Amino acid sequence: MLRFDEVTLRWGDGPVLERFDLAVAPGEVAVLLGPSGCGKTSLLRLASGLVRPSGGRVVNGFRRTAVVFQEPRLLPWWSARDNVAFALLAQGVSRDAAREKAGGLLGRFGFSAADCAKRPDALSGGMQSRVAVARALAATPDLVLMDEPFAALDVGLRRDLQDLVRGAVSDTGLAALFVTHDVTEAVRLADRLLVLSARPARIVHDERVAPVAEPSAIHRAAAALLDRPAVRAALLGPGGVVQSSFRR
Ligand SMILES: Nc1ncnc2c1ncn2[C@@H]1O[C@H](COP(=O)(O)OP(=O)(O)OP(=O)(O)O)[C@@H](O)[C@H]1O
Repeated sequence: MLRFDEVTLRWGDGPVLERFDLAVAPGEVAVLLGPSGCGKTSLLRLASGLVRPSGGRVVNGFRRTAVVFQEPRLLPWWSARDNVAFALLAQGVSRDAAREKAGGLLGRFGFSAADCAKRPDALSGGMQSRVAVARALAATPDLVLMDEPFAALDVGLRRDLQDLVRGAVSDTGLAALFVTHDVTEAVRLADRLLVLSARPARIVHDERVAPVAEPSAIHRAAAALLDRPAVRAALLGPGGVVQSSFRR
């Protein structure tokens, strides 16, 4: 369980969070939507321990937490395989075993042996994002924190990567806290949809849902979410940004 108990976070210019409560259970994919600047990234940074709260407490009871950022952040002088193997070496896995497991994981993500040997600058943006997700999953986390990891990708690639994440969740029972601006991405991935208000962030909508895969159902679920007055006000109010990657 990941818990925020009455968490307050202040920067120099005032509170981002004020007595904020949230719990994410094992196996749950909680997707955070909210207007730009409301504190979504700050929540992930608190969850990962990169930032300490000004008040209250963050309790992360998961065994192992991995983070995927918007930019893949790969080591440029290492191959795709070695970037993924790095996560395993850090756990004490031997070099040969780490490289073998990394190659197997990348293979499941559609990489050929030749692709595995390429350095990041020889990979497309979508392939780099796959490596970043594979690196996070290689460490066999039970919680993954994802900060708009697919925002820079086109619709088709984004959909492939969303499928990879959903597949990993059903294969491993992984929990995720996933930040996105894209309502269709949210309904495609979420077991639980959380919508935040503008800063200081409050939860204005918290709904358990079944992830939706079929395109017209995604469209309907996204429209139904945006039809709720509290969600509309939060996401379409001043400063709110809503994207939709839905295409038939
Ligand atoms: N290190 C920092 N120092 C000072 N202020 C910060 C810092 N990090 C974030 N902030 C401020 O905290 C607020 C929340 O930022 P955060 O990045 O968490 O928002 P967000 O919801 O992720 O935004 P976006 O959707 O645009 O990525 C913003 O007003 C931002 O300027």
